[in-house]
Amino acid sequence: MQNLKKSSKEIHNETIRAAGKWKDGTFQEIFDDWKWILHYSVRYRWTIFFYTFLGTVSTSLGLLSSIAGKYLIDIVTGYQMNKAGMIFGVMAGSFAVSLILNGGISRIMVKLNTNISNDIRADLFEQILDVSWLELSKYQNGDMLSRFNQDIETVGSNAVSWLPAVVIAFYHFLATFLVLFYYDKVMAGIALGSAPFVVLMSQFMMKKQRDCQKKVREMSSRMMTFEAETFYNMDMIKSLGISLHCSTCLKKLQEQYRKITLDYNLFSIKTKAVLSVLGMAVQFTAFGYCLFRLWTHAITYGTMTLFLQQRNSLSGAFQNLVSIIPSFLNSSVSAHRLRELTELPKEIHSIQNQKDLFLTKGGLEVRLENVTFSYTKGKQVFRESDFCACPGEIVALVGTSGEGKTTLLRLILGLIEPDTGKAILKAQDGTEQKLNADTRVCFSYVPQGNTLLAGSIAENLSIAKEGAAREEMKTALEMACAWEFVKKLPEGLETKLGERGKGLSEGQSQRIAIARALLRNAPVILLDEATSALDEETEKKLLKNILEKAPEKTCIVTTHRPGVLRLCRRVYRVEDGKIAEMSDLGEERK
Ligand SMILES: Nc1ncnc2c1ncn2[C@@H]1O[C@H](COP(=O)(O)OP(=O)(O)OP(=O)(O)O)[C@@H](O)[C@H]1O
Repeated sequence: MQNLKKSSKEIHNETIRAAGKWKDGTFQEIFDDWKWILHYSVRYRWTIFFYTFLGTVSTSLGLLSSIAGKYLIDIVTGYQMNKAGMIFGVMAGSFAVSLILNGGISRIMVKLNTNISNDIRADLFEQILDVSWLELSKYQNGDMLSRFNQDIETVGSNAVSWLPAVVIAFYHFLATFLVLFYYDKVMAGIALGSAPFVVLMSQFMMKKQRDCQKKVREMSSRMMTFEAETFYNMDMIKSLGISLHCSTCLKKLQEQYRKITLDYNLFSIKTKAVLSVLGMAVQFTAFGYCLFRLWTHAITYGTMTLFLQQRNSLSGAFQNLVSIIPSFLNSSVSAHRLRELTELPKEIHSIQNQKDLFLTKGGLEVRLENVTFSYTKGKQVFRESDFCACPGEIVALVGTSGEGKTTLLRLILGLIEPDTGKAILKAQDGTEQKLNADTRVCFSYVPQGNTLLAGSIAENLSIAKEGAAREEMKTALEMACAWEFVKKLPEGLETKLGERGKGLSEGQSQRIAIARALLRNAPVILLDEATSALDEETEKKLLKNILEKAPEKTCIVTTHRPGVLRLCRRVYRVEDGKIAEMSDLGEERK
């Protein structure tokens, strides 16, 4: 009675523990992750089905070959001599067919892997481009790259292989078991001996493995972020003489990565050792049983060979089934990291066709009314502020560093949304449109920093206008005061640039970037410190060009240069959370 009570209590505790696993969300997470993976696999269901079919045929041929082997041994040891030719034919035939099948299986696998990885990559790329700017800015580039490469590869390969692997391993397991069962039921029972232990072990391994794999992935992201940042900032690293410090940092990260990987490896070794001991025990029992049956003349040498071979095969099939679990969990961890990106909030789009706004005659007015904005709760960058820039005007934004000039441009571009207030584009016919992702077609924006890409000057320009004629490029370069130096380059527009305009000076790169924006020919131009590396004369000439050659454009510039302010119709100072129009510009324009 006492025992009975104890065991029912144990059962109760077990149930609570199992429920806890569901409650802590691990299984639900794995389920959702795999649901996401499978919606990609489903696209190739017929190919996967065919692949699985070929796999089962190949497994059957292996079995057939083993059975033929039994008969061959029986023939050699003096039994059934009359079947020698047929048995040899079966063995040679199954070998040849297996060879061809395995080639086909490998080819289908590579095609499926590549297709699914490409599908995921393309989908994710498109979705990321539409994610809200603020949400995306929370992720490091290295982390993104790690997810985009390693995680997609992991998911891509397992999305195809997992289901066929389970079906083939299960089929292999069942077919082998049935062959053994046909010849000797006791032998089949012995061969299956280790199964319950293996199932128990795999349950225990599941959570631990998932946790380990999560840590490995996070660490890999951190390393990639560090490496990407180092390569990106090579000039700064060299000039500060901190190469040694960077190498030490990398070694520290590598050490952490090594520790996590080795911990996981130790755990795997321990679990594998337990499984091997179990396998060995079953192996010896099966061997003893076979010898006993042979000694009592209950079986032939051929049947004994078949038994031992099939026992190995059965345990192999079972191990295969169990070893699918780590890759299954690994994919779920990767899928989870990718799903996180797909679930990020998207940009806001408006239903109206923004192209109409782009084409309206007479230019566009940018207007912010009573706008309040904060990146983080309780830290307002702007409160109840107004701003206006009209066609034909150059409007300047001034203010000390960190007050919010770039943030104002982000609001105008619809990259971020005001918490309260109104941010609109207004056409000359009075049409108003709330600023959002779609109104961005109306802007030519030149951000801070070097934004040129690797490729020729012409390629850089044509990003803004596909198929732009050489003459259009020349006009844009002239307006940006860049044609003078571009025409002197030996290869002119075809001059190849490195990443971030490597090969040009900072000021030259800025002018190419401005020409690119002008080529887009949008109604509103936004220049964020885009002329900071130019001398004052060139800067003024450039702005005058815009005023003269594009009189309907609205131009908003952030600058610290008093000289430029003389060309501006209006100047706004961003200070203490307010955007205030300056009435007395005497001081600023000095
Ligand atoms: N992505 C962001 N998340 C949170 N806070 C931000 C973010 N970007 C900027 N900020 C904060 O918003 C404030 C305004 O930054 P902003 O870049 O607009 O200043 P700025 O006037 O353009 O400065 P600078 O003249 O140096 O370019 C700063 O206090 C900054 O720390």
